[in-house]
Amino acid sequence: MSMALQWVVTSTSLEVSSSMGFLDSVRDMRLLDSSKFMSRDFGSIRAKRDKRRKFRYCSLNTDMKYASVGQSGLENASNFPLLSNVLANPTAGGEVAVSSEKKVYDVVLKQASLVKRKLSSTTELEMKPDIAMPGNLGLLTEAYSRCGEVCAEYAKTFYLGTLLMTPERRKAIWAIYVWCRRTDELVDGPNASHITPSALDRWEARLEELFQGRPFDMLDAALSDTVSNFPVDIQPFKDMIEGMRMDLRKSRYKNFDELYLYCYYVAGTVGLMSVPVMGISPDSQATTESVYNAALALGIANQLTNILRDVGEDASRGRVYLPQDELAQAGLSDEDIFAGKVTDKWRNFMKSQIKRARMFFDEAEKGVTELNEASRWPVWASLLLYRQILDEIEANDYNNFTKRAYVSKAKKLFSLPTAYARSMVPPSRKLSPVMKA
Ligand SMILES: CC(C)=CCC/C(C)=C/CC/C(C)=C/CC/C(C)=C/[C@@H]1[C@@H](COP(=O)(O)OP(=O)(O)O)[C@]1(C)CC/C=C(\C)CC/C=C(\C)CCC=C(C)C
Repeated sequence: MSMALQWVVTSTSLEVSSSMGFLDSVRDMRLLDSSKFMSRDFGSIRAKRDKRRKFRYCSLNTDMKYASVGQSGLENASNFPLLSNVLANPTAGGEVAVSSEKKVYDVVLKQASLVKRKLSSTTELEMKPDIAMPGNLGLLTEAYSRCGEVCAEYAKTFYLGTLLMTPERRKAIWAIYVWCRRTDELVDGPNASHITPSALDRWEARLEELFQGRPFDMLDAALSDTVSNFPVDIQPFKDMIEGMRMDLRKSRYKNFDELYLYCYYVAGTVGLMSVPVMGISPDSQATTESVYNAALALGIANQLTNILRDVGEDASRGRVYLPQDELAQAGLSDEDIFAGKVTDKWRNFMKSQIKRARMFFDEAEKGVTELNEASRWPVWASLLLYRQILDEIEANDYNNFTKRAYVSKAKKLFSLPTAYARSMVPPSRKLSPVMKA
């Protein structure tokens, strides 16, 4: 059983004697031997925090009538454009249901105000964590290089892109990647059937420990160091675990609002974790909110694409990650999905789902240019590659039941220079409605 899994399934304390790697599926287990890096190897970390995050809200409904893409509602919280969700989700008692987008937006606002408070506090001691003390440096270097190896193993193109980043940023992104991969592996990996909600609670407790400077193993130690060096907040990490809990208890999504929340939890969070490390260009005139909004949108776009690509595969596990109300409106039901027949009704339904995913990609594209120059290429590359999966679903005549849409090696290769060319475009100095002086 994998290290992370064994820990969350059986552990009641941090004392685990195992020296196994964390992912069974990784070919070279030595790569993931975390035993040398148990928490006892480190003193506590006094994390320095210098958060400056603000977010901008954007709503993307398939019903374009209510779409508010490109609005900058976050500058004024009272302008929050809830109309579509109020219409979509009136509660039985006539009260207004709080939409998922509003919930996500609230997380974002809370973080933004936290950042502001931190920035205005000049008395805070900025201590380098003990984890980076001379005795630990070798282990830390090894921890990061293992994270890099895992990343190279699982996400080659992305890994190559990170090589363009500064060494500090690159290592930090690797550490975040590995934590996300391990978290996902808990519910999606070969041992997923052993995972219970309380196992996820233990994984979350372990997350809290590492944010306090008490990493459990060497891979956690890399992330522990990262969060002490970059203004990365714990909330998106906790929210990703929440997404995994949701996956355990839920296999249907009533409407897009529910699906949006799921997508935020499992993928939008990745955008929020990554931007503080990737950095915003010093030349950018965009609001921090708008950049975070784009990052959120990229995560959602990726997850929606992933869902549309994997309809057949998910159905074979009894899962339908599609809004039930929209299926019904299209004259479809779960039975049609399990039957796996491509009909005109299905094609039309898929067209609207693909359109929505593309809107999220469009929203994301607005923000990539605002990132630090060295971070743009990997983001463009991953965006272009993932976006093309939607084209492939179309090319398969919407048969995502028995055909897996994939981007050919040739197309992937062709996208890389395109991504590079786009990453050379500097942030616009001209003010647009989504930017402020
Ligand atoms: C440059 C870049 C892509 C950075 C992100 C690095 C990072 C920390 C990635 C973690 C990915 C991960 C392991 C997430 C766990 C949950 C999960 C599996 C989500 C799905 C990803 C695809 O997974 P998978 O490898 O299983 O896919 P395949 O089946 O092999 O196709 C998701 C669909 C979503 C992942 C979400 C992102 C990559 C969001 C990226 C957003 C940013 C980096 C923000 C960019 C900033 C702006 C301003 C646009």
